[in-house]
Amino acid sequence: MLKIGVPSKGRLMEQTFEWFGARGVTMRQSGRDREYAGAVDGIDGVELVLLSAGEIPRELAAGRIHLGVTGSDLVRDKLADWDRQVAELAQMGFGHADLIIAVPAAWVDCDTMDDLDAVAAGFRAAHGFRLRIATKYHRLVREFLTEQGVAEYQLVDSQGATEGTVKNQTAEAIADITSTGETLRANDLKILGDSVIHQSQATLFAARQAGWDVEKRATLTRLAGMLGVKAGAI
Ligand SMILES: Nc1ncnc2c1ncn2[C@@H]1O[C@H](COP(=O)(O)OP(=O)(O)OP(=O)(O)O)[C@@H](O)[C@H]1O
Ligand SMILES: O=P(O)(O)OC[C@H]1O[C@H](OP(=O)(O)OP(=O)(O)O)[C@H](O)[C@@H]1O
Repeated sequence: MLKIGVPSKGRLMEQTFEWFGARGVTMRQSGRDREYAGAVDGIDGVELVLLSAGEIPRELAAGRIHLGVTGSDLVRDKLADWDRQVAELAQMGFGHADLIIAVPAAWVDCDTMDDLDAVAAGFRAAHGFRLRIATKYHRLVREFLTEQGVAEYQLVDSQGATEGTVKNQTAEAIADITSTGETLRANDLKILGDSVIHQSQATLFAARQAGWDVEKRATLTRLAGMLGVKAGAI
């Protein structure tokens, strides 16, 4: 069976089901609402695996699923050299969110990455520790700050409610995803103008090292035909 991993809850799951359904591939939870087993109708040889969106990159890299739907941000952050491990088959047009850096709105002279660099450079001398940036996107944020030449900072791990860390005084700045901007505004934070690290959306990925035997390749070709995507990269 060709295994496809999709998010197990929320809007990402619903919109994924809709996207496949519109292309003749019907996905559904096979048991009760809370049961993480699924079924696929409309094509033979495909098995649905419902997983946490955050775990799908690792399952793809390990070859335990052949295809997977998750945010492009999560694949880039969780996998080193992500494009050697997975191939992007389709950008699905939902789940849009930008990974950005935000600082307190009260920092009136800090609006750009250069400004942040200047604040960070003086911060340690004034406070005795490096400026703290809270995030769960460690790889992407580190890479971006290195590219931008910002060195005087430390990352603080935050796996949720990241915007609250500034008010709670566990960080001075945050790097997180935003879509409407409401959470940032509610927490008196502003986006640095040139700090868009990644523009994410839900994406269909294929695992490069997942035991693609003749049978699974044939299933992939049929599925790709229904979905209107190119699977030649696999
Ligand atoms: N407010 C949002 N608007 C649009 N997309 C979002 C939003 N929040 C998160 N996403 C996207 O949804 C995906 C899943 O995010 P996240 O890992 O936070 O989900 P979750 O539901 O907490 O999943 P998990 O089961 O792993 O806890 C990410 O790719 C992210 O970019
Ligand atoms: O710009 P907005 O529309 O306000 O959306 C942004 C929020 O959505 C995400 O949180 P999520 O609800 O996934 O919870 P989390 O705190 O667990 O990440 C993200 O981490 C932001 O907090």
